[in-house]
Amino acid sequence: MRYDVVVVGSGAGLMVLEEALNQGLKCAIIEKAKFGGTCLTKGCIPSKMLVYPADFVREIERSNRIGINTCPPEINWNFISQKMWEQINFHKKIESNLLDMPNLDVYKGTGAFTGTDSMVIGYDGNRPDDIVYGDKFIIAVGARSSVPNFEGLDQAGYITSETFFGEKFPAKPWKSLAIIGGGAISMEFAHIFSAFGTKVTIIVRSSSILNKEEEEISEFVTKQFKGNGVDVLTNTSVVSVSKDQNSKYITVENQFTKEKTTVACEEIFVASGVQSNADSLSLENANVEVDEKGWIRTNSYLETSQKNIWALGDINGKYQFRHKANYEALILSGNLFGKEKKEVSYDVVPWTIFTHPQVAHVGMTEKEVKAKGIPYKTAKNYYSDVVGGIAMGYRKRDEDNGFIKIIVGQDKKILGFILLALRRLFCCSLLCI
Ligand SMILES: Cc1cc2nc3c(=O)[nH]c(=O)nc-3n(C[C@H](O)[C@H](O)[C@H](O)COP(=O)(O)OP(=O)(O)OC[C@H]3O[C@@H](n4cnc5c(N)ncnc54)[C@H](O)[C@@H]3O)c2cc1C
Ligand SMILES: NC(=O)c1ccc[n+]([C@@H]2O[C@H](COP(=O)([O-])OP(=O)(O)OC[C@H]3O[C@@H](n4cnc5c(N)ncnc54)[C@H](O)[C@@H]3O)[C@@H](O)[C@H]2O)c1
Repeated sequence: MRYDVVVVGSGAGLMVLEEALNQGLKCAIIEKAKFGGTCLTKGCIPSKMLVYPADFVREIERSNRIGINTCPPEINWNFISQKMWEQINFHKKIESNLLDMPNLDVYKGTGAFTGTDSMVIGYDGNRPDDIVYGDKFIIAVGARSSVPNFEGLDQAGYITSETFFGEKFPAKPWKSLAIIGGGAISMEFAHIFSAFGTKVTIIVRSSSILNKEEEEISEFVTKQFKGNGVDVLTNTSVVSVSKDQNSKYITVENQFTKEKTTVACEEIFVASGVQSNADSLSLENANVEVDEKGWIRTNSYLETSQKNIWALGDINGKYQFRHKANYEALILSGNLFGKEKKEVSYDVVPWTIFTHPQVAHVGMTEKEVKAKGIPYKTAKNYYSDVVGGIAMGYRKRDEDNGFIKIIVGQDKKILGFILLALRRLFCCSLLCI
């Protein structure tokens, strides 16, 4: 079958598909897993269904500061997880809607190029392969967890975000959890499970957690974690992993002292970064270039090295957030089906890490501004300086007195903006700076 447009991957790729269908074009969508992609089925959305109750636990715990005495909250894990699965199950509705669309063929298998305009779709041997031909291919196949090859890890067993939102979803919060990695996933799951009563240990190779943020942000979040009983082991490498009938054990080594210790836990969560899904695509058959890490090279028009193939979202390795993927999908839809061609710009990609407290960021950090030799000034306002914060019981001396920080250049241009706040304070901080 020949199509005008073939979209591979049903996350942000669906946005380009929708626009192609609006143009009356004959389209195909190829998806090997649940429709809706990572964000809906094993990423942003289900994790936030757990983050919100965790935030609530932390807010309840500090309610005495505003004159409300409460009992320790009780977690109804079945209720919380049921609500989460309801959201994940929205993928079924997406799939059935796609199946009903005129001008669209839906392929539930893994796509791999056989030429610059052809793709084979494999179904894991469950049925014969299909071949599709396309004038335009849109690649939006995303990324998956990258699991380091630690001695004994496979035998001991572990979870990743994919298996957590899948076959290894726990029947109740674990008693103890070791998380390997100190990035976004680690921070969010450490917050979720520590709030739900799990003893959490974070193991990270680098000198700090959240190492893409300002040092003071990492220090602040580390202090909050420690205050909530989370162990944060920085500069720490995993040596080996083992298991007996009671526990899993991670032997770790401090990179400076070379001291080895063992972390015992009920479960291990590997959150040490992601790798490209491009390896499933046989890109060599389509002359599509990847970089040294396997991400598809795209230019500012999201064009690949092959003129009829475009790529967007996590697969191009740039700012791996859903809103960035959506932004690229909008630009690409305009370029392919609209009147004028636009370039993408990554100058001001914002992000938020939904840990406790939440960390929001746009632009450069102070360290980056300094390194570039740009003259700048900073301005900072604490929760305890704004009425919203005072109403929430923050005082100057409080360890969790978060802040908003702006880095401004000589021409009064904002170079960087960082917000460290409870959800509720995001808006009032913005109003009061
Ligand atoms: C736990 C977690 C929490 C997150 N939270 C946030 C958040 O709060 N905010 C945020 O902005 N981002 C968040 N992200 C990141 C966000 O999920 C991704 O940036 C986003 O989903 C990328 O979208 P995409 O369309 O590029 O890829 P995806 O959504 O990953 O879609 C790619 C699709 O392609 C399919 N596929 C892969 N290979 C093939 C093939 N060969 N053939 C057919 N189909 C294929 C996959 O099955 C997948 O469905 C989170 C990620 C995780 C893991
Ligand atoms: N709120 C959000 O926007 C959000 C939330 C979750 C995930 N995400 C996205 O999901 C993707 C994956 O998140 P992630 O947290 O896995 O990746 P990440 O790249 O953010 O963090 C990886 C962490 O693992 C550490 N690490 C790497 N190898 C290690 C090792 N061998 N031992 C110990 N530590 C090691 C790194 O130092 C880093 O701290 C990211 O691209 C992120 O943008 C976004």
